[in-house]
Amino acid sequence: MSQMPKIFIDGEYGTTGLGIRQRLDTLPVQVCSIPVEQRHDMKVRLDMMGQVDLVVLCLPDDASRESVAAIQSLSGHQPKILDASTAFRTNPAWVYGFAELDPGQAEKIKKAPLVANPGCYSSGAIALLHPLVQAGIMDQNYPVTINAISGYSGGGKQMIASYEVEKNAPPFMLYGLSLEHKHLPEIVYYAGLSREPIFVPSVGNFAQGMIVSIPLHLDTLSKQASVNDIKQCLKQHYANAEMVAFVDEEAAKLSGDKLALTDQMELRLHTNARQDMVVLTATFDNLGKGASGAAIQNIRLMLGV
Ligand SMILES: NC(=O)C1=CN([C@@H]2O[C@H](COP(=O)(O)OP(=O)(O)OC[C@H]3O[C@@H](n4cnc5c(N)ncnc54)[C@H](OP(=O)(O)O)[C@@H]3O)[C@@H](O)[C@H]2O)C=CC1
Ligand SMILES: CC(=O)N[C@@H](CCC(=O)OP(=O)(O)O)C(=O)O
Repeated sequence: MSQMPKIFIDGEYGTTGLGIRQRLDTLPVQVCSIPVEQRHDMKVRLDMMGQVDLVVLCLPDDASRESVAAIQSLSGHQPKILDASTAFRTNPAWVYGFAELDPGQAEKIKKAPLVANPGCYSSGAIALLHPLVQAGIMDQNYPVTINAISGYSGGGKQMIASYEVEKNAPPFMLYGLSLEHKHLPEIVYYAGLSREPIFVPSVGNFAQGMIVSIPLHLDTLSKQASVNDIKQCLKQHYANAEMVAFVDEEAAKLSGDKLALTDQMELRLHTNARQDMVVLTATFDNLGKGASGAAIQNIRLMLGV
């Protein structure tokens, strides 16, 4: 009989679920599946959830909450849960699944029964902001602005269909213009900010990839930090990270799909000749380090594989 840990992906047939399913092929785990036509049947799903070591939820927020409540009502064995939705990311009972946040974060993920996988934009924003706030280079109440572009797979099956099947989506679109995007609470919380950033996401006519960028005037930062101080801070924070790297070369151009189909995230600093302003960028795949790639990193930690 197999001793491999068992996983069930609730939402296996969606965009994030499929990405996780494909990546699991290379890991020593047993994936337990249900037929696609039963994907909405809670009785069938719950029966499977009671038999596995880890349930990965790749569902809309409300469906995730429903699955978590159902799992927690199981009287016997309780599987660990990794949730890909926004539902639990700032809930104190859940550990935030961004292993590079701090030196102890991976260990917390290893031990946690409940882990929330970060949002795609949030991963890039937190990767850039958290080390600067922690080092005191950026005040907690700094008026941060975040601009970002995502490939259309970030909008799941529905948005993919509007670009690839219906072909009625715009080539480029700003959205979230009510300035209340669902990722803001986790960005504020895990970046360590006390003031909500202005966040303007956008989507373009390419399937996968993402750039999150943050402009800063250096004379508005605390401690009169220099370009080199910011570089050193980010370089040191990610010196031993497996999936996040500070790349110490300035790029005059950066393509949205640069790291598509990878699970890596690259952080860069771009400055002018006077070195009095910078734009920080995080480049990655919204479905890689922004979703399924990060989920695999968390699954490996949670199951010790
Ligand atoms: N796409 C991305 O880049 C990222 C997505 N996420 C998050 O991951 C989660 C999944 O997103 P994504 O994969 O993009 O979405 P998709 O729409 O591509 O897939 C969602 C899947 O969940 C199923 N589903 C929906 N409602 C229920 C329900 N009530 N019960 C059971 N199954 C249900 C859908 O079934 P059906 O086929 O019937 O619609 C579909 O298979 C979301 O919370 C999303 O915000 C996180 C990071 C990045
Ligand atoms: C292009 C696009 O629509 N992107 C999605 C974010 C995808 C994502 O990260 O969703 P989670 O918060 O569930 O992780 C959006 O802005 O709502």
